[in-house]
Order: sequence, then structure tokens, then C-alpha cells
Amino acid sequence: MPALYKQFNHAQQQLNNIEAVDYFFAKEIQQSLDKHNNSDQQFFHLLIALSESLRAGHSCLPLATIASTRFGYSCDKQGIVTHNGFTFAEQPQLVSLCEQLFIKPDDNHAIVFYENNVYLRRYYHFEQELLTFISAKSAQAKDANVQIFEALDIKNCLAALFPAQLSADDKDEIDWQKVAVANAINKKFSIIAGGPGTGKTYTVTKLLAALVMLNSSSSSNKKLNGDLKIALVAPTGKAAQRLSESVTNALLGFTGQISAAVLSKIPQEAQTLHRLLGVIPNSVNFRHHQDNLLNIDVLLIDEVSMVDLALMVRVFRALPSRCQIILLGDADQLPSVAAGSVLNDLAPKPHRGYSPENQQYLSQVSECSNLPQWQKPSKSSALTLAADHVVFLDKSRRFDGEGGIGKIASHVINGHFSESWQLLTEKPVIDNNHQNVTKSDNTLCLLEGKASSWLPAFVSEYYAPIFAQKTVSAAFKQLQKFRILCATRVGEQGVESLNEHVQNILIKRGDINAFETRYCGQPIMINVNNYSLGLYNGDIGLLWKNEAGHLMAVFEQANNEYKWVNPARLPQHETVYAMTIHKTQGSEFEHVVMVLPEQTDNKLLSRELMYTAITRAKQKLSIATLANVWRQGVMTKTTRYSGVDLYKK
Ligand SMILES: Nc1ncnc2c1ncn2[C@@H]1O[C@H](COP(=O)(O)OP(=O)(O)OP(=O)(O)O)[C@@H](O)[C@H]1O
Repeated sequence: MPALYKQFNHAQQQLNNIEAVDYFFAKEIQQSLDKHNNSDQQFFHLLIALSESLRAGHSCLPLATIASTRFGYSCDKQGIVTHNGFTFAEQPQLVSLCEQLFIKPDDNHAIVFYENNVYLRRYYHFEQELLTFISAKSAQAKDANVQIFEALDIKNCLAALFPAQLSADDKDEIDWQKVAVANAINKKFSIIAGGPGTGKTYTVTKLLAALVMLNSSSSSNKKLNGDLKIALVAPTGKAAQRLSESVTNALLGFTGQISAAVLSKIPQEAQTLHRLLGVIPNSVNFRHHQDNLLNIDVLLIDEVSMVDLALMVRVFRALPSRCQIILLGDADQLPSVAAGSVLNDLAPKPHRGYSPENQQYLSQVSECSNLPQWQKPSKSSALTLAADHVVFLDKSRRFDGEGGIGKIASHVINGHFSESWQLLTEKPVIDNNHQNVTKSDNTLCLLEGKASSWLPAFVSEYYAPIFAQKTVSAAFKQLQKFRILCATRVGEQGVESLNEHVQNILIKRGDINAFETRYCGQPIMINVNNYSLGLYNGDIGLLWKNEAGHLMAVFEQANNEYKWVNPARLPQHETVYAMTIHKTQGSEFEHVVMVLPEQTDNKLLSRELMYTAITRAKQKLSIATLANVWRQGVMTKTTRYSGVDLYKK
């Protein structure tokens, strides 16, 4: 141990913002590797940096990101140094130190050094399992014995599901939804990625219809015995509920176009990943794993950006080899809360094109020509062929191309500060009659000034009517119309302060009583998983009176059913007029108010955070922010380090 850091407070004096957990992690690991005589200061600081990066959601620490950097250095506003920090050696020195001290992948130590990345062993293994799985699936796609259906059957099926475009304008455009179905249909593993409203659910419902049709078509010699067992899942209860609704809507839309017999075989009810795998109370393990496989033929996982590395590997372990896996998601959204960035890793942008074999297959069955071809076919390997498994959808069907929400989302995620700020601050224009003041786009609005100047109007329009509803279903409908989304929990612009503010306005209006901590119509959010009650972190409910007049906590379930729970039994929860953007993934509201902090040095602020909040809004988006904070957010890109680099291998 360096004399400097005999105790945590010594480290605090030297390193800005060091957390106790990082210091003790480094100390523990260093002691466990003591036989290597690791009193090296570079080594100790590397362990602190590794712990910090795991907490930030990276699955590893690439040496390139810390070599020659000054770690934990800071100075105050006058430029006086407050923390000297620690300077890491140059990369070649760090590499040779790690090679000497750190442990090869097949040793049994807590830390692994592999391909210039430092890992905690469990994440190294998760990554390797993920890569092995993808390699095996990519190899399967090339194996004629594993290929699922005959090309001619697929072509006929696609022709039935995607009737020819009549419009001359569209003739030369690639129908990526059709390509996505064509691509996924003959593979055991595929990804359909795209922003909100690009038709992922619409497309995947056609894909499921195609699978059902092909599986029951008499000419297919690769069909399964009996009906396909299809499972629809999402990472959270809310996302599962939305997936169920979207699939149900898509099926309704296909009535008349696709036979009722086929549509009836597509399930409409989605479940959470945890429920699919079978939670064991008080255990990190699931009932389904490599020795107790799931009995399913097709697994569709929606909102994959929210799934962390460990959970994704656990899902893959529990799948029988016959199972076809389809992942849906938007890689531009915030990555998972726990470590990993699976969707971003497996579907990196831009797409590098398809292998010649896949391109030929896709052109043949989808009749779409000019599909992009893999640029370096000579270097192709099982992993580089992973690009064959990915299709990006980028045409939004929900926001028309000219709409403000779609435009600002695109500017923000692409780091365009001026364009996005201009859209947001666009001044109203006087129309031709010089009478009406209009804005060319009224879906976007900048909220200026303190919350006290704009919040009361929103509370009157959206939250107060909850208390006037006659039924719990009407109250849920009202609640779903609007939400305040904050970047932070604390501070004036945080969730806690805004929730209090809304309640004070409701008290002032006479909608609720100042002395009641629980009241009918109160929206609540669960903050922990409670498996016995079937309530999960992020689930949103309402307090409402049952027929006997008792106040209960009510949660929406599938098929318009409700779960009624005695409030005394509720796990940890909070009032939810305002919620963090992180917790809102997988949900949508007609009108969203996004509230950003007033300080630019907030570590949470990033374009992915803002994009996630923006894309929760279906019809209207109001934003409370300052220009310098907006600029800081748009210019900050979230990067998750991982060792999965499909195009490098
Ligand atoms: N090719 C199409 N033709 C007509 N309507 C379409 C088409 N594709 C999608 N839509 C419609 O666009 C809307 C959005 O589609 P969908 O819900 O599938 O998008 P999504 O990408 O799953 O959205 P989200 O990410 O928000 O879940 C739906 O109303 C859907 O019916």
C-alpha cells in the first residue's frame, strides 16, 4: 500500500471526488494479489479507476483511456489546486505493468487483463459468453443444415405480407421493414434497431406472422412440430405493457390483410425478462438457466438498450439452441443502469453492410436491390458477420419528418446544438392576416423562468383532473397524458422538489388535503423489486378507493385488469408527478415537460439523456432549460467502454 493512502481520508486529500467504495475495492484487490508484491502506485490507482468505471456502467477499463492522464486532479475557480491527483504512466508502461502483475484470463484471480482492457473477472466472462454466443449464431446462419426455411417459401411469404408499392416515388427506396423481416426470418439471432415510431413493433409483428405462416406451410420441410411457442418480453413491467399494446394494435391493423388463423397464433401478452427466467426470491439466480432451458421457439425482447450485460447473458444461457432470438431497441437511448451496452455493442452504427452471401439472399427474397455490401469481405469472420444480423429502421412513422419532436430528437442525438436550440427558441410568427400569432411548429415549447411561473398551468390541465375521474381506469388514462421528467433527483430542478411543488399547487387549488400523506388519486412509483407482490422497481400505480371505500394501491396489468394492493403492504415507493428520465425508459406520454438542472457541471447531463426524455413525448414537448446547459448536454456524448468490438475482430 502506498504510504500516501494508508487511510481513506489520505486518498481523499489527493484525489478529487474519490468514493470510499473505490478506495476499499482497490485495497481489497491489492491485498488479495499481495503475493505479486503489488505495492506499485500505478497499480493501486488503476484499481481505483477500474472500480469507478464499473460504477459508471463500463464493463471494463481500456488502458488507452487512462494512459498519461491526470486522475483525480482539480482546482478551484481561482485556479488554485485543491487536489494534486495522480498521473498515470504512458500506455506501453501500463501494458507491461498489467502483463506482469495482472492475471491472465485463465488464472483464477478477481482481475483480468485482456486485449489492453482491465476487467473484473465476472464481466470478462460475461463478455466472452456474449461473443461466443454471437459467433455461434453467426456460424449457424451460414450453415445450410441450420437454415430455417426455403428461400422460395420466404419470398412468397414476404410478397404476401408486403404488397408491392404502387407509388413511383417509393420505387427506388429500400423497404427496410421488408428487409428486416427477410433478414430475421432465416436467422436464429437478429436485431431490428431504430428510433421511436420507426415501426419496430409493426415490423416484428409481420415477422412473427411470417414465421407462423412458414411453420404451418406444407411445403416447408424445416417446420417444427406443432405451433410455434413465441415469448414476448421487455425489461420492465411498463415496457412489457407497452409491447403488449403495440402488438395488439399491430394485429388489429393487419386484420383482413393477414389471415385470422395466422394472427390468432401470435401472442399479445408480453412479460418481463425476470418473469420469463423465473425469479427465485432472495437469490441472484433464475429458475431457467443452461441446465433448465426455456421451452420456447421464438423469443422477442423489446427495449434491449435497457438490458445489462449480465442479464442478457443469463437470458442467452437459458435458451434452447432451436430458439430464434429477435432483439428490438433504440441504441441512441440511455444505456442500461447496470454495466454493459449490449445493444450498442451488437448493433454499432453506422452499419457496415452485408456479407455477399447475405446480400444475395436478401435481394433474392425481398426483391430489394442496392443493399449495402460488407466493405471488407476478405476479413470476414464469424464475428464480423454479426453485421448480417442487424437492420436499422430510420424512417419515423409516428413523428412526420417535419414535426418538431422528431427533428429536435435527431439534432440532439447528433450533437447539433445550434439547430436544436433554434427549433426550441423559434419565436411565434404573425400570420398573413396579421391577426393570429402562430408558431410554425407548436409541438415544442421552451419554458422560461422558475417552475412557479409555468407549473401551475400544467397541474391544472393534467394533474387536477385525475381527482375528478369516476373510475380508476379513467384516472390512469388521465395520468398517462402527462409527466414531468427531470435529469436529477435533488436540487431545485430535481424530482423531489418538483413533486413537492406539484402537491403544494394541488393543496392550494383544494384538490388534495395538506394533512393527508396518502390520498385518493395519488400517483406512486415503486422503487424496489418485490417478487412476492409482483411489484417491480419503476412500476407506477395510483391510490384509489375500492368498492368498500378503502384506499388501495392499484396497478394496471395486461388485458385491462388491475392489481389491488393494501397500501400498508407496499414496498418502498414515492409520489410520482415528476420522475427521473432514467426511470421513464419504455414509457410514453402525450405531453412531456423535460426539466434540466441550472448547473452545467452535472455529470448526468448528456445528449442520450435528453434524447431519451424527448422521445417519451408523443404530441407535445415543453423544455425548461438554460442555453448553456442545453449546449453542455447536446455536446456531451455518453460512451460505454466494453471489449465487444465486432468490426475490429
Ligand atoms: N409500414 C407502415 N405502414 C403504415 N403504418 C406503419 C408502418 N410502420 C409503422 N406504422 C405505424 O407507425 C406507428 C409506430 O409503429 P411502431 O409502434 O411499430 O413503432 P416502434 O418503432 O415500435 O415505436 P416505439 O419505439 O415507440 O415502440 C404505429 O401506429 C404503426 O402502425
